[in-house]
Amino acid sequence: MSPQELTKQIFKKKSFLCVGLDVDIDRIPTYLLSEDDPIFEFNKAIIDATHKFCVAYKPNIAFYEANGVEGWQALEKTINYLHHEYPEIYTIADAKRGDIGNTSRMYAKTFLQDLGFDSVTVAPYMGKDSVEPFLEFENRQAILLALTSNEGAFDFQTQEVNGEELYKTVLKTSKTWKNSENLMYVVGATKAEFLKEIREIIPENFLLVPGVGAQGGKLEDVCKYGMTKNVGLLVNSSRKIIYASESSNFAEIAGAKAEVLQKQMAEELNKL
Ligand SMILES: O=C(O)c1cc(=O)[nH]c(=O)n1[C@@H]1O[C@H](COP(=O)(O)O)[C@@H](O)[C@H]1O
Repeated sequence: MSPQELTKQIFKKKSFLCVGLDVDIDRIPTYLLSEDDPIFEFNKAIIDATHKFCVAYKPNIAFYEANGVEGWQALEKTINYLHHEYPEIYTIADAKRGDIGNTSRMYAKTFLQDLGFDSVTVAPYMGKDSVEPFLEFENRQAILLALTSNEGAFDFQTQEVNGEELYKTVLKTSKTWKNSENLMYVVGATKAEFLKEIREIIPENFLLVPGVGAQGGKLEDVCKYGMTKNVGLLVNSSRKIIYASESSNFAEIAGAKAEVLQKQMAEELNKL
């Protein structure tokens, strides 16, 4: 999907919510465990209940890989279900990949071509040749980790190298790479105060902003500093939505949680 189409969906649905499908088999309602594919059944119920309130889903690949072959099958069924039932939804494979070019090409093929995700999260640490293979696909994006939501972000990302914080160097240098128009960036909601300076470097690109809800980031702050006239934001929430309830109506309650965020987002969009 192109960023323009994503923006259209955001205005149509009055939402820039991304629901994170970080599905931990130990946290899903126990009655689902008797199903052939409990992870897929959980995802299907969550997607059916939340799709009206969000524009994107982000399965975190770690949670699928942790279940071996069955996990990969659940992932494949989930992305196929989204493509078939809700083709207007933007999809993110949260895989945080990146390796020498030859290897990155295989990661890019897996997520952007074979599984057909719209985008994949990528670590910038190995530089240009590790990221460019993800940028070669039309209407597909690489979402580069710029300033992450966790405490460890201060270990390297905000450290000064040659008089500039490393995450700023990542932003500026990545703009010089081939097909850089296919880049989006991760900025944690817990670092909202950095967004003003980030927007001075990348005024237009979409930002994936995780960390509202369970990690304590505030939607209002993210919007205040990070929103552009074309919105330019996808705000992710995972645990606060998908594990809102362990009862048999877990999906309905997840839908209600997503709706609360969507309503707040609609208010923010009204300010534009
Ligand atoms: O790339 C990400 O999505 C990501 C980057 C980051 O800086 N912080 C972060 O929490 N994430 C992911 O966003 C999701 C956050 O989940 P919740 O804290 O449960 O909403 C998880 O899948 C994380 O792996």
